Amino acid sequence: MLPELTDLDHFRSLLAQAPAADPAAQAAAAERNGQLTKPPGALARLEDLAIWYGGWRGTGRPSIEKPQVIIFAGNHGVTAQGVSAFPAEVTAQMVINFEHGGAAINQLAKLAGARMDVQALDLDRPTGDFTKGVAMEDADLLAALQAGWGLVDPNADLLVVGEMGIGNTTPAAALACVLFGGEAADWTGRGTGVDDAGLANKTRVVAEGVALHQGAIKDGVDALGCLGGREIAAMAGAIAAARMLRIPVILDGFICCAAAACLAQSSDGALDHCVAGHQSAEGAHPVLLAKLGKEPLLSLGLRLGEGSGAALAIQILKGAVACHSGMATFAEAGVTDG
Ligand SMILES: Cc1cc2ncn([C@H]3O[C@H](COP(=O)(O)O)[C@@H](O)[C@H]3O)c2cc1C
Ligand SMILES: O=C(O)c1cccnc1
Repeated sequence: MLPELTDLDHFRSLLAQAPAADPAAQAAAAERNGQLTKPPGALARLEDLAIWYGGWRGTGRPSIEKPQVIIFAGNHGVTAQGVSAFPAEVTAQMVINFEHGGAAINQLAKLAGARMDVQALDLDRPTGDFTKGVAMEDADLLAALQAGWGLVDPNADLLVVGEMGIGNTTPAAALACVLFGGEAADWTGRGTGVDDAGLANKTRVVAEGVALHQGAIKDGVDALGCLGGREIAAMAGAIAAARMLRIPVILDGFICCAAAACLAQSSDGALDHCVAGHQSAEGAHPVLLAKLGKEPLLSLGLRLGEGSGAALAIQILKGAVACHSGMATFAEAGVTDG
């Protein structure tokens, strides 16, 4: 069991001591990979994925039995500035849809054999509008981090975190901008589909938020409080918890990657237990993935969020691990090695 987070510095210090993958297990997985009945390298990235996965799970012959998908929902004060093509009440309506099994993520999680949890975070209390003040005070941020931190099943062997929060591509863009620099326009995209005037307005909002807060932001945790959102912080908390538990994570789209980026700032290798599930259609997602040093597994032009692209990618990882652990070696099969 993981300890409860007592304060933000406690979270920071846990991140700084996060465990690494098991090098012996990784070496054993690499050795096994070299003996399987295929030309060397023929399964390409699937081979790398299986070796990476085995290293984190501490075994040279892993399996994926218990994937977990967690969807966090939050509302954003910044929606008052007209940054989304949809009204804020859709967040709560979609939570009910998730609970009834009617959303895209329900279908994809089920197909991947994943348990799915939905956690709505104070939907009737939107975060502060970050163009006017902080999105979350420390206590609020801590509660959101803890919500994610505490929801990861210690027995899960793979984690996908997804989000629902009308307006949340705006805080995601602001986080990326403050963490990686550049102009607001470089990071601001169309989200649910704002028109050109909407995009210009959204870019202004991101620029104002970054200008107001950047002087107060020393690290990713500060950034989450000033510019983030509850579901974004909860995703960061869950990704961090997975690291402590050596549970590999598949990252989803732009918003999920912005949450992860807040952890990446805390220490080198903080996202070594994560792979990028897909590249979304949000304009800045490829740049964000490049900043995180992650190559997406899929690129289908999705622009949904909800963990949908990552949930789909569970099946790629399952394929990698199934081949790695299920295939015969040359010796076992009596196949002549080259
Ligand atoms: C019906 C519906 C379902 C969704 N599921 C995810 N999102 C996605 O769209 C939102 C982000 O886009 P923006 O920043 O433009 O509001 C988030 O809720 C995200 O999860 C949805 C959006 C809608 C409308
Ligand atoms: O990249 C994403 O995950 C995304 C893009 C648009 C809207 N919602 C999510």
